[in-house]
Amino acid sequence: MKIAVLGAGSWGTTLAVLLAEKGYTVSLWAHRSRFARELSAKRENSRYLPGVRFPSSLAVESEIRDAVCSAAMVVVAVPSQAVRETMLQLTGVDLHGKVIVNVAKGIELETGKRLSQVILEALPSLDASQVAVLYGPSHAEEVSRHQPTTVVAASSSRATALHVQDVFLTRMFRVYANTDIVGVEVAGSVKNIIAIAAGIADGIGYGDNAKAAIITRGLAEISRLSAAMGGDAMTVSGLSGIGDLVVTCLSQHSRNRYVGEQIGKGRSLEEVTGEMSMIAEGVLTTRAVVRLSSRLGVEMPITETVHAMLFDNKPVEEAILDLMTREPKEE
Ligand SMILES: NC(=O)C1=CN([C@@H]2O[C@H](COP(=O)(O)OP(=O)(O)OC[C@H]3O[C@@H](n4cnc5c(N)ncnc54)[C@H](OP(=O)(O)O)[C@@H]3O)[C@@H](O)[C@H]2O)C=CC1
Ligand SMILES: O=C(CO)COP(=O)(O)O
Repeated sequence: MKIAVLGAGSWGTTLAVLLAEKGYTVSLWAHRSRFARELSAKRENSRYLPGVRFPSSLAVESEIRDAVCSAAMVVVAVPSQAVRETMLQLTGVDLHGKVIVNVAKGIELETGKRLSQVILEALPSLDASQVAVLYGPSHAEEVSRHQPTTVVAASSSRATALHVQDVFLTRMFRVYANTDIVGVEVAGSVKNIIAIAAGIADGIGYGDNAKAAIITRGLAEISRLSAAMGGDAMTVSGLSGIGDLVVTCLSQHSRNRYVGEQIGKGRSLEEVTGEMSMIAEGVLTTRAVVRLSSRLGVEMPITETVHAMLFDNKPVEEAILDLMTREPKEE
């Protein structure tokens, strides 16, 4: 079976290598042809995943349609705000029988939509049963070094979720299946906002109590939004919920936590993101989710506080004091 992986950043490259090592024929598409040539020549992605060699069954493509045409599965690993434009490049390609697996985590800024909705909208010939996501606590730096990792394959079709589980499963990459694609996508996207909050607490120098509070009350926000969008209440206690929330709030690898940490140290968002080569999805997802939650009438105080610090230049200590001194609540 041939699999196309769209997006040659750290996660796309990691999954392409994992699938190639498992014996599939893999086409890894990089959107810049010069970079594609560099990857092909070096047989390594020294910019995004240094030290990981490409197996011989992995080929690098600069033409997206060549990568996808004979593939039975298409893994979408571009930044979330680029998912629609990437899918539109496949207009006219015969997608019959192909399964699309999105691994990008985010909410589309312009529409407030989940990425599986964006994919189905951009490619109307697809049926929902052809679309899945693969989410969960999985930093590329660890997966690519064969460290134990657990993730969840979710699709509204149980057969598709099980198929994706089977394709990705390895001895060190354990994949669970789930049919609640809504809950999985909401949790896996919003956790990046909460990780920015956790990073801010690190940057200021707050301790473990603050971190536990952010994770726990962050999970409450994720649960409320997920319920309002039709997600199953159980999903937040799974890998895409508490699992990914914990890893992203605690990990030294997390780009979202890092952005927060720098903001907590008093740097500006522009300065921090301007010097990063990798994507921190939580920044634009904060904007998208503040709009979405206000439209749906869902209370998300941590998310709103992150938004005020990132985009309204609200001083960090003042924002946290306002968050802590809100009206007392029942748990
Ligand atoms: N890294 C990880 O551990 C994990 C990441 N994810 C998710 O996977 C997604 C991708 O992240 P990741 O690989 O880490 O990101 P990186 O920042 O490592 O790389 C992003 C990649 O996307 C490419 N890119 C940027 N814009 C476009 C575009 N318009 N069309 C096509 N490609 C584009 C970049 O190419 P260039 O720089 O040449 O422009 C680069 O290759 C994100 O949503 C992330 O949240 C999920 C789980 C784990
Ligand atoms: O989603 C991730 C781990 O599961 C990656 O998180 P960061 O983008 O914050 O590094």
